Amino acid sequence: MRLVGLTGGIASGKSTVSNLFKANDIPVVDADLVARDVLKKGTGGWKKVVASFGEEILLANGEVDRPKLGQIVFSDPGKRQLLNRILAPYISSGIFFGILKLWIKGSKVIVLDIPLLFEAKMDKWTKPIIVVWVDPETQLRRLVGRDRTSEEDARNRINAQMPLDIKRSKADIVIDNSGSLDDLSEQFRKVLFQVTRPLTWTEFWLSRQGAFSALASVIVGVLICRKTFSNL
Ligand SMILES: CC(C)(COP(=O)(O)OP(=O)(O)OC[C@H]1O[C@@H](n2cnc3c(N)ncnc32)[C@H](O)[C@@H]1O)[C@@H](O)C(=O)NCCC(=O)NCCS
Ligand SMILES: Nc1ncnc2c1ncn2[C@@H]1O[C@H](COP(=O)(O)OP(=O)(O)OP(=O)(O)O)[C@@H](O)[C@H]1O
Repeated sequence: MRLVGLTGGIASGKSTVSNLFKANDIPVVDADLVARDVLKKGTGGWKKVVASFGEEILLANGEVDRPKLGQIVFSDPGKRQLLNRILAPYISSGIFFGILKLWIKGSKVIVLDIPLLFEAKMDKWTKPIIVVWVDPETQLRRLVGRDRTSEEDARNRINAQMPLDIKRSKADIVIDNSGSLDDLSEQFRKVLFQVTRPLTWTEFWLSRQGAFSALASVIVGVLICRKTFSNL
């Protein structure tokens, strides 16, 4: 099994690239979706977050008011660290179960779309690591355009993450998404080719097919030994 890391900065285009992978039948585990699930009303994550941040972060229906919590944590590094500390174990387990489900289905290549891949030190589990890079002006413009937020709020969100240039220096593959969607598709074709190359032996043994082959070999080996020794 090959676990491909997909990361980048906020609004650099990770979801856009994720969608291209899905359109090419490569499954994606989306950490932002996992993070949403673990903050749903009544879950363990929700209870801990409400206990730490107070009921004023809730909507009338009891769900977390995400824009409000976002404003609090993206303008206060201490509160952001607190939220990260509370949710990190739930998010990691959610990602793990996402991978497990796909492993059981027999997926050989799985993309992990994790915005905080480096910050959360999950990069050691993924190879290759793709960083979707974008120039700072385009990133700010796209973030403000997509989230209809103020420039100040957008800058706070950008500054809450490891600088994109540092992420780029840690990448195995860089996608420069500063251009058009056509430019992105063109780069993506080459990335898809790299990512879907035949599995290495280690990746094969980690896949469901590899694990079953190993198990079958052990069973056959044991049967042969038993037969050989019973004939002595
Ligand atoms: C603060 C929350 C409620 C704001 O929700 P909102 O719907 O406005 O944003 P959304 O979840 O769609 O995130 C948008 C982007 O913000 C960035 N981001 C999210 N959380 C963080 C964080 N803790 N630190 C830095 N950047 C973050 C990511 O690039 C993400 O793609 C939410 O982002 C959250 O629960 N964050 C903590 C969980 C987390 O770490 N998520 C990232 C998954 S690795
Ligand atoms: N090459 C492009 N040209 C024009 N717009 C783009 C391009 N790539 C992405 N966008 C737009 O930029 C915005 C941000 O892209 P996207 O949502 O994919 O980023 P993201 O990295 O997943 O963000 P987040 O970190 O918030 O999850 C979206 O509105 C998207 O449609």
